[in-house]
Amino acid sequence: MFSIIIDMKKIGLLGCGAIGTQIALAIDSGKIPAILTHVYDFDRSKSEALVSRLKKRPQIAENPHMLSSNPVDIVVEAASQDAVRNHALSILQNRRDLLIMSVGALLDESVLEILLDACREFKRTIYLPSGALAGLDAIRSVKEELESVLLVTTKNPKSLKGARFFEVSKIDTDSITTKTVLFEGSAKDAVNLFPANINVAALLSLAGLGSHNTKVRIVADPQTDKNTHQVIAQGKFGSISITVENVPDSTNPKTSRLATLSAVECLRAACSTDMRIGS
Ligand SMILES: NC(=O)C1=CN([C@@H]2O[C@H](COP(=O)(O)OP(=O)(O)OC[C@H]3O[C@@H](n4cnc5c(N)ncnc54)[C@H](OP(=O)(O)O)[C@@H]3O)[C@@H](O)[C@H]2O)C=CC1
Ligand SMILES: O=C([O-])CC(=O)C(=O)O
Repeated sequence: MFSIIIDMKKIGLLGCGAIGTQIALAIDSGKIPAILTHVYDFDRSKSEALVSRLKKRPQIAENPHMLSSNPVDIVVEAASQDAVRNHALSILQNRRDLLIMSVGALLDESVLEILLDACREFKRTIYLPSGALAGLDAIRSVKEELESVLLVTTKNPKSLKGARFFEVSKIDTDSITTKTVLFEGSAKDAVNLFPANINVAALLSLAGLGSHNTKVRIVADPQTDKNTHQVIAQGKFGSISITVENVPDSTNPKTSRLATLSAVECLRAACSTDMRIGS
């Protein structure tokens, strides 16, 4: 038993919101075989609220750098694209692995290149969970034969509220009364305009045709209570059509329950020595 605890990976958590909370609870319950040693959030009261729910209490780091300057094995980012831009490199330089949820930040080619170079130099791994999407394994497998990839995302306007898109377009989410196509374009532009809503487009781009050739349509539907993502891909291999109808997280409607469950499963696998399923 003692040696199992010694061997367990130590986790630092950046972001104590919807996803961070569920990851912390999954570690605390033993579902993820790891030890949560440090947490950090902009808002200390969110860190405190999370820590108070845990049986095994981690330390609240004074600043984000303290997460990776402590001897953790994996830092879990469940915060924002800015958090990735500002902290990912130093986490890797401190020789910690990194699980990233705010994948949209990686569509900036210079950010991606620097982080991949750091992975090679410091022999570290960046984990990108499948998030709110299904089928990334298949897209990765057929990458060389892909000819087109389209992501159609449909959410209730409430789940899109606050996106940069609404500052640019002047459309008000409250005025959307019928199903409306808000955006059609590249994954690159989608991630810029909807940074907290469409990280899945970044995942799909990185797995397949890249952010300029992956097409995205974002639909606001006031009648839906789901976050629906449909992937339609074609190529020499045949075609793929996958739809996930996600229940939104109870604390953050922008985020799907599947995104949280996928983060938990990805971290569980990273902390385990067992069978790996899927390509
Ligand atoms: N890959 C995928 O498929 C998915 C990715 N996501 C992304 O995952 C991330 C987490 O999602 P979720 O948990 O739902 O978000 P929440 O908003 O519920 O929680 C994020 C928390 O992190 C805090 N935070 C933001 N930036 C920083 C920072 N630089 N340093 C410290 N704390 C910070 C936020 O504070 P404050 O509220 O003050 O900003 C908030 O408390 C988001 O970027 C989201 O867009 C979400 C769903 C799917
Ligand atoms: O959770 C979702 O449905 C998708 C999401 O927010 C994202 O990709 O950023």
